[in-house]
Amino acid sequence: MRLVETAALIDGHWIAGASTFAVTNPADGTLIAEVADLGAAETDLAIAAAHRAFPAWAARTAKDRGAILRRWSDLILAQADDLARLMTAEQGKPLAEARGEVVYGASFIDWFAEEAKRSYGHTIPSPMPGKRLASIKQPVGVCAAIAPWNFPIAMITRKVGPALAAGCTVVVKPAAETPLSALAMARLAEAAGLPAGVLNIVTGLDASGIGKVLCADSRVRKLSFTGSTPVGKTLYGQCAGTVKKLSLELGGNAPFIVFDDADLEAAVEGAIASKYRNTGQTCVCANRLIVQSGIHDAFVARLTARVAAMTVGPGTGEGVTIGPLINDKALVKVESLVREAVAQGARVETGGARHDLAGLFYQPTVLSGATADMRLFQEEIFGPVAPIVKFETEAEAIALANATPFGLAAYFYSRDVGRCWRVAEAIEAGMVGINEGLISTEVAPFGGVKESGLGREGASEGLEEYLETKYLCFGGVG
Ligand SMILES: NC(=O)C1=CN([C@@H]2O[C@H](COP(=O)(O)OP(=O)(O)OC[C@H]3O[C@@H](n4cnc5c(N)ncnc54)[C@H](OP(=O)(O)O)[C@@H]3O)[C@@H](O)[C@H]2O)C=CC1
Ligand SMILES: O=C(O)CCCC(=O)O
Repeated sequence: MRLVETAALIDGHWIAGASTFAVTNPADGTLIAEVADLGAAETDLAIAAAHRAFPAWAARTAKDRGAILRRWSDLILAQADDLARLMTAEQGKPLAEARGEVVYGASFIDWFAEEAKRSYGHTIPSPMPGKRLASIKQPVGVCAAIAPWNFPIAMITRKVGPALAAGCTVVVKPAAETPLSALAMARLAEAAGLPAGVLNIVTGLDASGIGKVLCADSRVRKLSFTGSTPVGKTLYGQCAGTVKKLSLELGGNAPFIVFDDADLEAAVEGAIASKYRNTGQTCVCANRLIVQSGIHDAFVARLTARVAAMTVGPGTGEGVTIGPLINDKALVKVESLVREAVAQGARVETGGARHDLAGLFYQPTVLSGATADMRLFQEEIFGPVAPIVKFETEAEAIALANATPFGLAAYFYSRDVGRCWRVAEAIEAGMVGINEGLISTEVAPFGGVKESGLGREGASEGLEEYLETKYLCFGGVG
């Protein structure tokens, strides 16, 4: 099946558009494809299509919708190698990680196809004679999904899987850097038998214009966004006019605490997994390594040795674990954060500069002697850089961890069970990895507190986001 699709999908029609934009390979800057550059007018058409398709899709049984979704998931898995190659070409991540994401992405479709069958309401004992009370669950309606480039498949299926399973129809706006994975997924959805208009993909460079239409249109009843905190705040404001339901999965600033009583090898392993996955470009990446003084030097030495041995290169390269950053802006940001930190006294243990390879490659880096006033301690780095700060007491570690407006993921390593409970409860984050650096799975609720966002994705909570609860009061029952 042809997977490289460059037209957008609206109401079952593939729309080439009057103009196109270039999608390039971040590993070498080469042109991969020219993709349809659509805008506000086509977004309006996509909303209209989703609105027309909604009643019939919502009326189907969850089992029926689930059967189509499972066919979609099967097709994705059958094409996993080709999808992974396409993803690596446009996003840059190592091929093994891209393949892992395809499987992870499919898992949301599969899981919600099952879970929607359990959209239970309640019967409620009535406090008044003659009445019977109940609640039922119904799909919220047309949903909009705005997705980022760092997980070009999974961040779409984590929204579209539960939405479609619940009976909603969707308009997706993928990131401009990675539309090809989204369009390939739409091809497979079509092949799985998803009716026209149920899933629409609007590609385009005018993110702000497309976003404004999605937010202002009262037919769109929910918006789900994953991306930067400033854009999330803008969308939050723009949705006020139509009082939409909102899911916002925004930036993080994850602390990764290593206590003296941690298993050193496990902590280093967890830090590598959490920090350097996707070349440090995930919102749940460890952003600040906070290490107790007794284990500090051994941890720094062990982590540095492991990071210095990482292989940097194009994601298709043999043994590559660190690919390019997504674009020049990202590279410049990482460079300036490290430069500033070093000027303020941080020590480069390994890396600390662009890689010799031409293009968007940054050396995997470990910095010791970081302090809480450094910018890279306060902002999401989104690159392969691990700043380490030393601490003395548990209270100090918790205070450092919570000294941020963000609260997405947090991690800590300790073998004291009492401390594990205390710290897990005290940390202000939506997700906590305890002696574990990889926490994401379709069966668990993913999301943040504070300025990291609203709502949860994955798990039964993730389905609930696409359902309304309707209360039914039966009078005159006798
Ligand atoms: N939480 C997370 O997982 C992510 C966090 N980030 C953080 O954000 C930083 C910047 O990344 P960036 O790619 O610029 O993130 P953005 O928030 O700009 O992009 C995410 C998505 O939002 C779209 N978008 C951008 N502006 C608007 C708007 N005004 N209205 C509607 N949609 C909009 C983008 O479209 P388009 O691509 O066309 O601009 C893309 O689809 C990263 O360095 C990282 O710190 C980034 C990505 C994911
Ligand atoms: O960066 C993100 O937005 C999501 C991280 C991917 C995951 O772990 O699910």
